[in-house]
Amino acid sequence: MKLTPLDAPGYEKVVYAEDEASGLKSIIAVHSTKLGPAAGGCRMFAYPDFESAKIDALRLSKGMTYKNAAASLPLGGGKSVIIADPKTQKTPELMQAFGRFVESFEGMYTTAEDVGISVEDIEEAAKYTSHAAGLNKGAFASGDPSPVTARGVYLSCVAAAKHAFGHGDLEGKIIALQGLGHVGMYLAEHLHAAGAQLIVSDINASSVAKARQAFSARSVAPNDIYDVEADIFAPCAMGAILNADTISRLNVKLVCGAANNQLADDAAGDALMARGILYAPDYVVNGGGIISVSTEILKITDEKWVDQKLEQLAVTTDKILTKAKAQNASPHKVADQFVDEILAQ
Ligand SMILES: NC(=O)C1=CN([C@@H]2O[C@H](COP(=O)(O)OP(=O)(O)OC[C@H]3O[C@@H](n4cnc5c(N)ncnc54)[C@H](O)[C@@H]3O)[C@@H](O)[C@H]2O)C=CC1
Ligand SMILES: O=C(O)CCC(=O)C(=O)O
Repeated sequence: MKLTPLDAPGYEKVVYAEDEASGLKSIIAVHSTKLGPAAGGCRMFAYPDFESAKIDALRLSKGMTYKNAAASLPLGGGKSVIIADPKTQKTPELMQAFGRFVESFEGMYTTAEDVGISVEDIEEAAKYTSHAAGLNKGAFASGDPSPVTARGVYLSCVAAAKHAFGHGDLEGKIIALQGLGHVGMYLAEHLHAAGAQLIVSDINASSVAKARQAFSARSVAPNDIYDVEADIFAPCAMGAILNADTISRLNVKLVCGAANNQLADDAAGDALMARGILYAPDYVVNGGGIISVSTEILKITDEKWVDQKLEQLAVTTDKILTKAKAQNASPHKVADQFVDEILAQ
């Protein structure tokens, strides 16, 4: 395997790996180990080129520093990407090679699931590294983090709804949900159980059919989800979907979802505020996944720990939105400030 260090100012270690035998092309980005060894999932995606994969790895890695700090976890921020189509290019050999790549970081980075990567894939990688979490087997195995992520997003959505609507009751609220994958489908279940009406979109027709049947959801074409009239928009697919174009089309009062890096840039957070749309910062509300895998990394035995941490996410969401209102500031900036203060200590 050929390992090439990449130049990335502000990051502790970024390496590109290429393994001819398995076809692995992967980047591991460790943004910060200030609060502890870095942890964050692995994304497999058919990136159009190397540069877009590198940008994604860097953005996701920094996001994990902020997410882990916001959730008060003794973990730093890291993330990895594999440049490949998960539907056609994933093999056990490729995941094993990825495991060897993770092991080369000697514990500085622990991997887990993200888009395009399942528990089974991580178990394949774990044959070659002891720094993989979100496994189904083992003394502290935490399994698929997605249901926990969804629960945290749901609790935070209730907290954020109090700010947007004056109460946290989601009964009758219309929620536009983008992405019915591992997290989105579980979130749909929570929202439906709370009495919300769902409008869903996904590029995968069978997921849409499932949500229509299970949750009496209405569905729209992927690009139309930004135009529907709803109370809440819940992005649960890919990042950078909140930009000048999509924000101008949104017809909601609150954005709260699981997707990482929802804001295309800083200006997007301000644009949401200017339109009177409350933004529940992504890395605060979607901390449930890392909380779940942390039980494995940190060897947590207290059964109440995850529930308490998830409740704390909702409290943090509430605190940030309260402060943002008091300061007339964008919630994403208040959240960044909150984490920057933790990192500075
Ligand atoms: N799995 C987890 O525990 C966590 C996931 N996240 C983030 O949440 C998001 C979703 O993650 P997962 O559910 O694990 O991924 P996933 O890959 O299982 O689901 C993503 C879904 O989005 C759909 N999708 C892709 N492009 C779309 C588009 N343009 N319009 C509508 N749907 C589209 C896909 O078909 C798929 O159903 C990602 O941004 C991920 O980074 C964040 C924290 C933890
Ligand atoms: O959910 C996971 O598998 C670990 C955390 C992570 O990668 C994330 O929150 O994006």
